[in-house]
Amino acid sequence: MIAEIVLKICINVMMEDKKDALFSAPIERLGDWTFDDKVAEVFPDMIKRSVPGYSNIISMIGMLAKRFVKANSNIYDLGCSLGAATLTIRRNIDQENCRIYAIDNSSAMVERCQKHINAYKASTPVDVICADINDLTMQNASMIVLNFTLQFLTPENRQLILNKIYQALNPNGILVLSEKFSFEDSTINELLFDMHYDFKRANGYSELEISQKRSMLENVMITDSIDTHKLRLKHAGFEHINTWFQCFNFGSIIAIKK
Ligand SMILES: C[S@@+](CC[C@H](N)C(=O)[O-])C[C@H]1O[C@@H](n2cnc3c(N)ncnc32)[C@H](O)[C@@H]1O
Ligand SMILES: O=C(O)C(=O)C[C@]1(C(=O)O)C=C[C@@H](O)C=C1
Repeated sequence: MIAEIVLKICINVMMEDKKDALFSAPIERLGDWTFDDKVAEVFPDMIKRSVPGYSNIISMIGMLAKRFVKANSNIYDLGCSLGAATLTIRRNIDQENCRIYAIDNSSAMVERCQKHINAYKASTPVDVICADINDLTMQNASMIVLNFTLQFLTPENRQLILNKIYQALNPNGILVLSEKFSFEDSTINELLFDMHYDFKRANGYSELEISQKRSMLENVMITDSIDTHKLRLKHAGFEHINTWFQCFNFGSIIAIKK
């Protein structure tokens, strides 16, 4: 119990939230969004203030790990950023002979992620790898996490990686797929996107910050509907698929292999 509290304090200190003010002043030429050093530096604050339910999803990935991770298997955290999902998985599992692979193609993220992982001792080894998840070979997996990562892949690569994930999972293995969603019903779409902007305003972001970030993300983050995600997962082979969390236009789907 005491060890757990100390661990939580350490994690908060390590993941100390430097305030995101990256887009608070006008930027003359807004380029496309990248996960560069500046973004990596403020990422814990940015993602918590930008994604409704992010902290809940991270905690609950830990709960899912406790239930689904099996001894002698691999866990993959695809697009791991600073390793929040990896850390919660590692804290929640005690099965023998498991290995977590935390993969991201941003060197700024991977360098920081490795430091966070090194900061705590735990029995499950973690390999932090700087790589494109499209090029990855995965195998013998009991759990795979795509926590707000698939939306940054090209639409063509989305089906390909889900196919690979299904093949890499063992029977009763789980994929956790969290995404920003779009909605076919335009009234609902507008409402939930507006509610998300209200959420950002309530978390201290200005109209300028919201609009500059939105235009930077426009070409690189393409959202799909929940139905499109479910269809892709079905196409990949998943037998059990359901949304388990949603807040406005953000949410998470679980897909389980029979
Ligand atoms: C929104 S962040 C993910 C947040 C993280 N999963 C978490 O739970 O805190 C998206 C991440 O995906 C990474 N990414 C995007 N495309 C990628 C690719 N093709 N291969 C590897 N990583 C990728 C980005 O560098 C970024 O760190
Ligand atoms: O749509 C937004 O405003 C977002 O900030 C979304 C989002 C995401 O879902 O990944 C985009 C980039 C940042 O990594 C954090 C959050």
